[in-house]
Amino acid sequence: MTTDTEVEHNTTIKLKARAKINLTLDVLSRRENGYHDVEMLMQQINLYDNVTVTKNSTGEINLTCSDPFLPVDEKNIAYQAVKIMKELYQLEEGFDLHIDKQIPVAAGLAGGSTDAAAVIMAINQLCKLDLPVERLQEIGFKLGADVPFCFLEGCALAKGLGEILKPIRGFEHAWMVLVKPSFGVSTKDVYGGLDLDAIKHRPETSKMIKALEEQNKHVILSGLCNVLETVTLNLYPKVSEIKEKLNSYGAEGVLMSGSGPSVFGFFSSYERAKKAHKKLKKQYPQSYVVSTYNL
Ligand SMILES: C[C@](O)(CO)[C@H](O)COP(=O)(O)OP(=O)(O)OC[C@H]1O[C@@H](n2ccc(N)nc2=O)[C@H](O)[C@@H]1O
Ligand SMILES: Nc1ncnc2c1ncn2[C@@H]1O[C@H](COP(=O)(O)OP(=O)(O)OP(=O)(O)O)[C@@H](O)[C@H]1O
Repeated sequence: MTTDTEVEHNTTIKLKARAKINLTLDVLSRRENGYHDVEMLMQQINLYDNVTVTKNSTGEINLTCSDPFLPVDEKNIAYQAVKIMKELYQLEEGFDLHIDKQIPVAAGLAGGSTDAAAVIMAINQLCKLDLPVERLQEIGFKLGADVPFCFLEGCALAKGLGEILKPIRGFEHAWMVLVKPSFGVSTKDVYGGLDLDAIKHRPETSKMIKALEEQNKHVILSGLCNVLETVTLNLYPKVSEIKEKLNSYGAEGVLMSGSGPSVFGFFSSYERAKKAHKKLKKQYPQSYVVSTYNL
């Protein structure tokens, strides 16, 4: 995210808060508190919210958002990010935030998480706190499991609850059509609906990391795997329908992202993705042609 920072008069910072997809997602065990140990490959994509953070002297937190359906109070994770920074570092200044929302909501794309990471990063810079990225990730983790990844750029292996991160080589210059159906899903319900003993097909994470290292497209595309798919596909048959459509329009690898319901399909070229997008967009207005993002 750092390379996209735009600073104005030391009081305003504009950031591109990128979405992610999961190239693999494995769930290893359930903890007593209901959370799950995961092993997943997370990949940033060129779909982002524009987040603007301006320091004010009133001490207040003011949030505006282009999406009228999103809360602009404490229910918004970006608002929570400011609050936590103010409390932790006894900040007297306030912050005006604006989120130009481009990432679909409740989509499995870490839309809220990436906004929160952007805000924490902006405050670190505006208030000259000089905190290392590891500390920012630790703070972000208090807000959600996907937040620590959002401070990175590109691709990473995520373990633990998603907070133990190792940057790896990503899937480079890959074009996809990303489709978000009209409904959203609850991440909690999807994890809650997973029967760990019934998982039949798991990702081969090490094999995938090697394939990414070598940019072996064939192995990458055939290695896409998300164990949460079974739960979401069962709850929402529409997601399977989208997967089938993407396949029939020529996608070379299709997978649901995170807990869903967004689905992405990789295409061999921008032109081919565009062609499939033209057809899909008629039925699913929240469809996008995007590429993977790597440094
Ligand atoms: C599905 C993924 O998006 C994959 O990247 C993440 O694992 C979820 O990340 P997230 O939405 O940031 O998750 P949080 O906001 O921390 O948690 C939402 C809910 O997901 C479940 N959850 C989340 C992360 C995790 N490792 N195990 C879980 O069981 C919990 O029930 C929790 O109540
Ligand atoms: N800044 C925000 N952007 C999007 N959603 C937000 C935001 N703040 C709060 N929310 C709420 O959080 C819920 C989850 O939205 P979000 O878009 O973050 O889900 P997601 O993409 O599935 O996230 P993840 O992939 O991390 O599970 C929504 O119901 C929404 O109302």
